[in-house]
Amino acid sequence: MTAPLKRVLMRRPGSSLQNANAAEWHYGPGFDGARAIEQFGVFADLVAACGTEIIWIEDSGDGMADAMFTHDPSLVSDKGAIILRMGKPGRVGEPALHAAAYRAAGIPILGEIKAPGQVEGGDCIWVDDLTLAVGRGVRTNQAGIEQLGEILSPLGVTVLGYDLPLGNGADACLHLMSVMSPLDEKLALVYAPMLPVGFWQLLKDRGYTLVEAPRNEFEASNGLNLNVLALTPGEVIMVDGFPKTRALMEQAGCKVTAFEADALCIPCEGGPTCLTRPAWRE
Ligand SMILES: NC(=[NH2+])NCCC[C@H](N)C(=O)O
Repeated sequence: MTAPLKRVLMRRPGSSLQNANAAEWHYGPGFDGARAIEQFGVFADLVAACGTEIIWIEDSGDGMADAMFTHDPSLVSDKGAIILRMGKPGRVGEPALHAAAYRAAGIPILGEIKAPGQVEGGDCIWVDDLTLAVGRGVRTNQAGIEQLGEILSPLGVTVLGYDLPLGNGADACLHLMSVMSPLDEKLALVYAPMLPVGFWQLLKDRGYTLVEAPRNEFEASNGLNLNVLALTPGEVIMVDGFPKTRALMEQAGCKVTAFEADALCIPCEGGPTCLTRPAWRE
């Protein structure tokens, strides 16, 4: 999850976000569609500046405001994409956008999560090439985790499920990736108090070093201080305004770039990792 990012699926927000009803989408008080779109532009430039090819999904005014969070509706394995099935009711139309984008880009589709299964990409973390940790919570259920295991076992991948806490309730977004971001090969930023214990033990067993994000910045950022995207091992993008979290990553050897996202990420509950669906890292 930290190897150089070569190809990524993204959706530039447009009228669907601009016209979103904040209460319906569970967006917080700082939500401002026009400013969010501007901030997204800065973020997309940072990704492109790294030499990453962006496969764009257009916002055609389909009303899918959350579709800019392309991390969630699909997952990509060495043998092709897996089309997921959303746990948030407003997002059920998004996996079809991804399936169409993969077909158009010539990326094979390996499998699909079907009802009653639910899996969101934000709940899936590759701990190594052959181990996928999946958070079981409001967005991802046991049936979905089992289907993912069946799709990935022919590739020699083991899928392990871990229970997530309820956090701020069923309407809020809490994924496994909300409490852990990979920064480098065996280095991760975590919010320790909310990590599933079994997952924490797995990371320790696999030799990970954990950088612990401070509680006050986690709370002040609605958890977005923790949502950090690695463009290449140890080179990461974060949301601006969380100096203690930044300093801890720098002390751990990371090169950190921050962008302003007070209108985009904090109210909409998704950060740099959520805004990208890596399709190829190498
Ligand atoms: N992978 C992520 N953390 N995605 C964040 C998605 C945020 C989006 N508003 C939702 O609630 O679904």
